[in-house]
Amino acid sequence: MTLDTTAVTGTDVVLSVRDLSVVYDGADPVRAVRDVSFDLARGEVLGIAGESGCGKSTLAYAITRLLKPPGRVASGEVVFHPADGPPVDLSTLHGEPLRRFRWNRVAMVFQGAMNALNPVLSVRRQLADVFTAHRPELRRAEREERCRELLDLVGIGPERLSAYPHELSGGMRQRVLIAMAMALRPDVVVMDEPTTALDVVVQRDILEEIDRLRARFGFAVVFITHDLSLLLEISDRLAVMYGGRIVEYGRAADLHAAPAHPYTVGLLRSFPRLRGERTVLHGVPGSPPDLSRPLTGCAFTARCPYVFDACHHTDPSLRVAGTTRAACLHYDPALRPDGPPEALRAGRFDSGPAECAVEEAGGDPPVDTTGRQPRREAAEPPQASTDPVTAQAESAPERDGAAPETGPWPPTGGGTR
Ligand SMILES: Nc1ncnc2c1ncn2[C@@H]1O[C@H](COP(=O)(O)OP(=O)(O)OP(=O)(O)O)[C@@H](O)[C@H]1O
Repeated sequence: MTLDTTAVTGTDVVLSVRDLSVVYDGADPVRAVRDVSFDLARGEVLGIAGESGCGKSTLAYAITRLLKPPGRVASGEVVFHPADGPPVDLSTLHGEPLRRFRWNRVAMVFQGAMNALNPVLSVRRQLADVFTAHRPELRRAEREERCRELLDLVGIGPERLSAYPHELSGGMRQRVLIAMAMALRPDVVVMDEPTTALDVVVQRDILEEIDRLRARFGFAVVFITHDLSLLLEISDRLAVMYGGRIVEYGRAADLHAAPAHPYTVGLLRSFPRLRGERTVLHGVPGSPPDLSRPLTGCAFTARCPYVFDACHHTDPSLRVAGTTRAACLHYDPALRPDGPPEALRAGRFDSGPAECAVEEAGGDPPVDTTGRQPRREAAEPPQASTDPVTAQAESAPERDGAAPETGPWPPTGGGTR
């Protein structure tokens, strides 16, 4: 069990996740999420960062109850705290109550709008379906009015209501998905790589749109991406995942100014700075662990320049590490009475990595700095569903059970910033 150091104190919590573990069953079960705990405060943006295969999407599917076999929640709980009623343990919801919960309370925006939208239904029909499924009392004219309002919210003109997804740009499709997520005024919106496939200008517009909507409606956001620099900009707090666990957690500003975990240090120097001087970017040499193999000790051992004996046999829990919380034995006073090494404290990651790009603030996006690996496309086109929430989830990229891709890190492809 992890230390409960990710709890938000003195704040109004809307979602609490405790010791959540998810396994994909199979000949070699994959422990994709391991003992994850965090609180989401009402109205905040919690960023979840980490390279491909570290369990981000699995966590998103688990907290929205969209995980499908062979994935299953092996232990832990996710509790929703409505502003106006008793807490709801999500594992107790099934059937109609679960269907109602989704999108009324927690909505999802998945990556890859072309997969998530139904290609054979117009935008009008897909937006209206949300209301038909969840607000059946609305009359046809009221539904039409709500659909127009929704598109207007995300800056799309009403003439697009009759369009089909292939007639819209990638940015517009993603806006339609965001509009759908807003439809029932949820308390929480989980966004899994919502802007990854978009060019940098469209990405920025959409992030601004999300922020504007959040300020207006007050929902909390769990924003998942491999792109740490983007998260530093938009998040109130950040959780960095590695090997299925949260390895660092704290306020985004603290994590930026004084990262504690060696992986966060490595990750930070892999991304271009948003503003300021040109910087030389480095990768973190090595590959993430194979989560279908038993892990003894810290999952980052093989790539960590600060590894010491205990790391090979003790899997660290989150503990206070300066201004953040880090799952690193260097912050265990019993093992390291003098604290972490000076180089780690100074934010260095000295293991002779290769340079991979130089970036100038405000200049062109750099090449290959993101750690993103290509996502598997859904094998089948999405099917129409009576519940658009389920339809979107079902048409989200399939999880294929393949072992994580390995290779030098960051790998090539997908960088947008
Ligand atoms: N359906 C599945 N069956 C078996 N293993 C799976 C399945 N889906 C994902 N996994 C494994 O679970 C682990 C976590 O994957 P997940 O997709 O959650 O990571 P991620 O951080 O979101 O990566 P990405 O950014 O590439 O989506 C990986 O080892 C992956 O191979």
